[in-house]
Amino acid sequence: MNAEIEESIEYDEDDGEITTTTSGATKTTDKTWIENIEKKREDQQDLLNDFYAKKPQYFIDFLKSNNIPLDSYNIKDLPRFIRLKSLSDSLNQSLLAEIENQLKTKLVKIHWLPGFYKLQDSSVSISSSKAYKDGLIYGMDASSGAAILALDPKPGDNILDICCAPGTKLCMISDLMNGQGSLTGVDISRPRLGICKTLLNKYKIPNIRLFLCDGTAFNIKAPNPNDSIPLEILEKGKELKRIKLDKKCKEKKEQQELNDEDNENEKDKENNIKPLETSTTNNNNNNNTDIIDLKRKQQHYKSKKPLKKRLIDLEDLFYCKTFYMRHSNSQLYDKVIVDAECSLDASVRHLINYSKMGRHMVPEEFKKLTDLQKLLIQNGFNLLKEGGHIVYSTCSFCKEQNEDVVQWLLDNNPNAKLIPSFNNTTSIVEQDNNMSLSMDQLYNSETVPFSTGFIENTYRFYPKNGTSGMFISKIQKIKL
Ligand SMILES: C[S@@+](CC[C@H](N)C(=O)[O-])C[C@H]1O[C@@H](n2cnc3c(N)ncnc32)[C@H](O)[C@@H]1O
Repeated sequence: MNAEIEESIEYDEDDGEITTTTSGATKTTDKTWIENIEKKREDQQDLLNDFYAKKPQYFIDFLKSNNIPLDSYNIKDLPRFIRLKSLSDSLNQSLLAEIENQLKTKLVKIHWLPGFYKLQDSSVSISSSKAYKDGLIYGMDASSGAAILALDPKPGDNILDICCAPGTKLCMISDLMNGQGSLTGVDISRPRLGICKTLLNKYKIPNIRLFLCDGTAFNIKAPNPNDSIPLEILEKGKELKRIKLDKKCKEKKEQQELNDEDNENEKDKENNIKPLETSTTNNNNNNNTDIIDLKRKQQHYKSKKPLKKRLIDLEDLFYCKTFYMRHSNSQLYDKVIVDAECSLDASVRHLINYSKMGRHMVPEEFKKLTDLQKLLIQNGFNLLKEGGHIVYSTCSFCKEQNEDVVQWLLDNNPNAKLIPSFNNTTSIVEQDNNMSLSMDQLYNSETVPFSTGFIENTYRFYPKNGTSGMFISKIQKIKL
């Protein structure tokens, strides 16, 4: 696979998914890849059928070696969902009917996830509808929505999203914060962050900062309530340059001021006025001198040009590995989400693409992902306030990338406590010895349709539960 293809990136506006090739992809030609990403949505269903009909041995091996129930991916069609930007409960029925009309399909309300609807006909286009163009709806999988349900954003929170691009989760978080509080997004990929910025502009997401930065080393504190937040992609290197520039400007300005001062002193000498320093250091209580001092001070301040208001406090952007140590609890984030880079094996769409590319389910190279995931979750936890919580999620069903990463965090941080992500404590999917609930029953239920993970309080959304695949966990930072 050549470098150009490794860089290639495809954003599916309809369901908010970005597909990229990664170094893990093997033995495929440029043509195969391009054909893959250009596949029409209807074709995906055929690919799905084909995939199940063939049941590749590596897929079965993957399920077995990861203790994943063999029926986990059993679905008849690839469900697609939209989220309405304004909350569904207050949504007027005629607008809903209008959106159905534009999408040319019925919308099935997801009762356990406010604002979400499943497209009855999953082959229709979302992005050609007026509602989409007007920014009233966006494509987002219900399992991604479940991760935000676990995060539980509230107005006024300072929230950090490490691994934020392309940013559909940011959109939902922001909606739930109702424009109050702040959002900070971090991602290491420039093209993905570019898409993220476009998306955030389109949906007019307020109070958000985006950082192009390695999430394992990000250490910038939460913004103050008075900070003005530009929707710019801030880059560690560039900001450092800006800081240096800023320092240079400051030095130049100070030098200029010193020169001005010298010139003024010269003028003062000419006018027989004592320089400021002399008058303040001597103990002469002469009233005249005081008045002259006052005049000098007034002149001095008048001559100062007002400083151009900076968009953001550059001091805040200074990069240093131990920066977070210097943050007080109030400067840390109320809630953090780490939607980590992973092998994507939980997503049927990705599996289909992998399969067509001749790529194995979890190549050896993906093992190094777990190291990255541990660093990401640890850094997210470091930046979390005491009493706050972090949501760790992936689109993988590999235990090493999920429960093992969470357990590693718990083992290394005595102040980390795994807590329930959702109100329902038992899985309706697994109740009654896997009683076969229909998809309609799952969507209609108020109960979140998870399967239990391999350790208590971890959650798996298998495709058979009616969503795309996802692992979700929620960890609180407790006071020791
Ligand atoms: C699963 S995607 C995130 C999806 C995103 N949360 C959303 O809802 O749109 C994982 C992201 O992690 C980013 N990533 C990978 N390594 C990273 C790192 N070291 N630091 C920050 N982001 C990283 C990738 O560029 C990718 O955008």
